[in-house]
Amino acid sequence: MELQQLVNRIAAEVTPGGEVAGYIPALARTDPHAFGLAVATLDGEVFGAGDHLTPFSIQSISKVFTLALALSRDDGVWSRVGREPSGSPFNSLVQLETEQGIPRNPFINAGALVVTDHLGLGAADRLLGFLRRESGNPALDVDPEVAKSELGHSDRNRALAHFMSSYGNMRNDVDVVVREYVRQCSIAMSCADLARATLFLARHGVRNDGTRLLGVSGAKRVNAVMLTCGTYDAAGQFAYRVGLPGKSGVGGGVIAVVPGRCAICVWSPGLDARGNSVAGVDALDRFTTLTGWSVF
Ligand SMILES: NC(=O)CC[C@H](N)C(=O)O
Repeated sequence: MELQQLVNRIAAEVTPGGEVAGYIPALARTDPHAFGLAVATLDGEVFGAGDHLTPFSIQSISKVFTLALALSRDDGVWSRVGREPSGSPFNSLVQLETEQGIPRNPFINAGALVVTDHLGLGAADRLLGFLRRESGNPALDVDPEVAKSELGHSDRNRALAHFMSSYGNMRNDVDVVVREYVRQCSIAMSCADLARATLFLARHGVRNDGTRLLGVSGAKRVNAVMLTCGTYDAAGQFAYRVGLPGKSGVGGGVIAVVPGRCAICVWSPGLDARGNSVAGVDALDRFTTLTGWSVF
């Protein structure tokens, strides 16, 4: 089946469901019935269906790109954050106390705050520059309404950052790190933008302009951590159903990587209890079942 027919079929078959994230007020106003799907192939061609050109809040999908940017400089971040699944909610504090302020992995909030701190001042601008180049969309930006709303409801993230600071695992001022982190999460992108921006992970580290962001091992590692930790305490279920490295965000987006073939982004704002898009995971399950494209 042609990819265009395939994405059309999946978009026609899935039913958006679940609850829109309510803890960030600006996100709570998103249409729960929206659905978009885009597949970008290695040559940069994009096959899209539904609301694949509608920008949405990337939220925790940003964590993949900040990790890749940190690893493109050096491996030092791994002394400050682990790479084991947490089995806990994405914003949980509990493991930090028994694990000396070292978060389990870079894709839960605590871990992503450490990665942002590691990137240092200007982390969000660096991320924006990278995403504009890779997506080919120079107009990409932070959604100021989401950023303001999220910053006004960031007690939990501040608590995580202060707690890690008490263990010596924050270099910059906590308020500055939380502000940078919130800006990263508040970037608005469409499925088409995100699928193109994720292609470097399908191309074993090579950016859309042919230069390398990561070595082959670096790209393998980011993909591996996505598979084991990208959907928080549902990572096992996601691997079981989809069989691909994937990363979700509470804006309802999910990206997935088929190494050597394509990058996929699906968006539907209705979430399950673990904060993953219900129709998004369903669409990816159908995609790998219909194509047979998985890492297994
Ligand atoms: N899972 C997510 O997408 C969470 C990101 C959100 N910005 C938060 O910090 O809570």
